[in-house]
Amino acid sequence: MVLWVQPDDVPEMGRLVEFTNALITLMMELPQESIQARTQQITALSDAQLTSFPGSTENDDARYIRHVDNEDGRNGRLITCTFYLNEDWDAEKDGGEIRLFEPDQQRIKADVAPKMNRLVIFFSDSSVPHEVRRCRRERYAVTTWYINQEMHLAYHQAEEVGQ
Ligand SMILES: O=C(O)CCC(=O)C(=O)O
Ligand SMILES: [Fe+2]
Repeated sequence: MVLWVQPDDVPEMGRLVEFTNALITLMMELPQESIQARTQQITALSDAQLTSFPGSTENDDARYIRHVDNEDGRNGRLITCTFYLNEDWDAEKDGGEIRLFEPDQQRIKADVAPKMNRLVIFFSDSSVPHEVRRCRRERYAVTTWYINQEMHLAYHQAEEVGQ
């Protein structure tokens, strides 16, 4: 289940947005070109996406297959921030890790359990394919994207006229 909210409508989200903004500001000061190339394009923060996955051993809704958030580089998403809300998550028992792949889409870079208060930040482009492994317990997350607003709007307008 996915629910979009404007951070301003949910007062509790203010802290999270402040915190992620502070981290992104720090990232902007890092010397790595790969980071600067993305952060320099940021002009806005997206609405927040609240996502829940059901816990199930067979239902396909209980996982999210490997994908890239900004597959062809056109939708304006630059950096993905996912914050987890699952108390006492035990990945061995509950599954549900976010699995980050190398750009080759095959080699595994990291598996991260969706534990309460954990924030995972990664590039939205094809350098970070990822998936959500099967959840055996209901799993909640809040995801926001730092975006280039112009690209984001142009993309959605093009989508509306069927391009
Ligand atoms: O919930 C997660 O760990 C990641 C979700 C995700 O990949 C997405 O919404 O694009
Ligand atoms: Fe994703």
